[in-house]
Amino acid sequence: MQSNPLRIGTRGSALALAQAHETRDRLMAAHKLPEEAFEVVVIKTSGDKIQDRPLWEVGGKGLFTKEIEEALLDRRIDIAVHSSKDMPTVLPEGLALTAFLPREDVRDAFLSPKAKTLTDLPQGAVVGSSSLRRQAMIKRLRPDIDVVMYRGNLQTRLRKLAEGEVDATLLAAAGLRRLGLEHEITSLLEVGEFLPAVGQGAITIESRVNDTATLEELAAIHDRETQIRLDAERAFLAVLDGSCRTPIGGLATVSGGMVHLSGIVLKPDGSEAHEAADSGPVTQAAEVGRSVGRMLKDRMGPGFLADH
Ligand SMILES: NCc1[nH]cc(CCC(=O)O)c1CC(=O)O
Repeated sequence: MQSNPLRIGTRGSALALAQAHETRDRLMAAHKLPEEAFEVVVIKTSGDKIQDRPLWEVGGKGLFTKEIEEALLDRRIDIAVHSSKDMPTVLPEGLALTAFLPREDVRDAFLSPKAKTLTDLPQGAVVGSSSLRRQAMIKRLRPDIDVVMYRGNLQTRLRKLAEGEVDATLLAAAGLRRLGLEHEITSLLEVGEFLPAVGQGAITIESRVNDTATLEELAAIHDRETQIRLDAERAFLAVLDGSCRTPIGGLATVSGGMVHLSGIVLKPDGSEAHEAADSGPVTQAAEVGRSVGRMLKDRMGPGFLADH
């Protein structure tokens, strides 16, 4: 059997811990194991030390995974729990995303004490967000809005909003739900006009590809439909991924044995956007993703990514 206890690696943020605990609870239920069969190991990552600059400026997604992946490869932990959204498209040799939990709400949430929706915000309102995608999508819908840098943990962001430092902010509905902060949501942005980030709302588990005992244990909590959607979305992202400085949105859905993917790339100021979509059988999910990625690459033309 498995190394006992099963060591679950996670970052120390409130959201990361909630996700690690959800994973542990699902494993406990699926295998009828007591809490003592698991150990949650908190790992500090380079990304956790950076509070004042947007992620894309300091080196992107890998910053939150490097130390955790080292712990996996050194066998100090057996599995790592992550937000799929934060995972780079290329993982270290020997590691893979070996399970996905059933996906939560994929939508972005609008939070504001001043307006019910993005559209209702007054002319020239200030919205806090450090996500390039959200910034570009907001500017596309509302060029008059001033989007300002906004990092820090969730509690800090909610406090800044309450204190009036910004008029509104956007956060993933899934993260707020997992933290029991759903009541903070003013309204939800529908995916038709505001495509989420690739992987948004999906918890994934990374582990060693040759650790069969762990893979067997994970199979009991794995959600196949989420995997198909993420296969399509991540293959799409991999085609476009040249830089984490490009605002990209993408969402796959599954129905009747088919996977459908919609994708968008935007200029950071929202002045230009290209959209594409494709479908195919669920067995071809990654190919559907690549197809949409290639379509967008063609539509963007060579200058699109280079001139900002
Ligand atoms: N980049 C931070 C991050 N990574 C995952 C989530 C939310 C949870 C999820 O999307 O699964 C968040 C916060 C946010 O975007 O509001």
